[in-house]
Amino acid sequence: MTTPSSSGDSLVVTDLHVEFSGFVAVGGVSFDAHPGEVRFLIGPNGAGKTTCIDAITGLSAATGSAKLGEQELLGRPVHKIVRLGVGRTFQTASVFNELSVLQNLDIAAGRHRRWTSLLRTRRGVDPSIMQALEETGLVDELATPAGILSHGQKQWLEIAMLLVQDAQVLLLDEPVAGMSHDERTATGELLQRIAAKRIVLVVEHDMDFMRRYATRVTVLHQGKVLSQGTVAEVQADPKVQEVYLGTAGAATTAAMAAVPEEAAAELANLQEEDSHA
Ligand SMILES: Nc1ncnc2c1ncn2[C@@H]1O[C@H](COP(=O)(O)OP(=O)(O)OP(=O)(O)O)[C@@H](O)[C@H]1O
Repeated sequence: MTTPSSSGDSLVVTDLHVEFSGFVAVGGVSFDAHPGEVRFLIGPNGAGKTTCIDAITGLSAATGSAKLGEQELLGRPVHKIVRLGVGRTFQTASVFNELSVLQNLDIAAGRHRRWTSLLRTRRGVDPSIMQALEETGLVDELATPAGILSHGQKQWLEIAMLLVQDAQVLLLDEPVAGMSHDERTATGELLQRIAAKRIVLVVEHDMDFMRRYATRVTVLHQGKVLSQGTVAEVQADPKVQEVYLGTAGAATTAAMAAVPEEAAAELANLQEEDSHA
């Protein structure tokens, strides 16, 4: 039988290895994530970030180990990993557009319900759903068809769906891609709130967002861990400056750490203009 994890468990990934027809997409990756932290997995395109999440959630066959508390996740079917309390979102929100926010959440919560509670919830909103709606700021959208939610709200609905499933580990693949500045801020604050009692692991390309909300970061490159630590440690790592942040080099990296995104972009432009002069 699969018992859900308890809320204090950590996720410990050790020597994770994924191959696609001989191509090593993830070649011995190790990292851990604890309740209370917003852990980031970053790296250039093709670094293996999504494949790590696919392996942890049972979508890609992998060797090594991914343990939630005492429970080994690798080798289990997807639905059993979900039952252990591991939930994920995808780069494209996978909600039922024609159904309301509440109906989407009802479906997400369905696996917990007996038929008697299903009858009860038709008359009122289940408390766990109300809590998820409040936590994600979607209370006023209860009856809104998911298809007409803003891009940000759809991502929050997906997170709410994981909350009603009582996920203890939330693996979020590029949650702020395409969001407005305000939506990104709201999402960062949401992740900090939900991470208080859970493990939140975020795959992201948005460096400004990562700097603002990461407790710790793992940088992947070509399927391996290039660097890990706090944002400051990772940004100061010459390997990261050289490989991940590209040719603009250390000066730009230091500037990016200290100034807002727009100014950093401007600085990078100036450096490029300089190099063409
Ligand atoms: N199903 C698959 N079959 C073959 N190769 C794959 C498969 N999935 C991923 N890959 C390859 O594995 C490598 C890692 O891909 P992955 O999607 O994990 O990278 P990523 O770091 O998430 O990149 P991005 O930031 O672009 O999403 C890439 O070279 C990709 O082409």
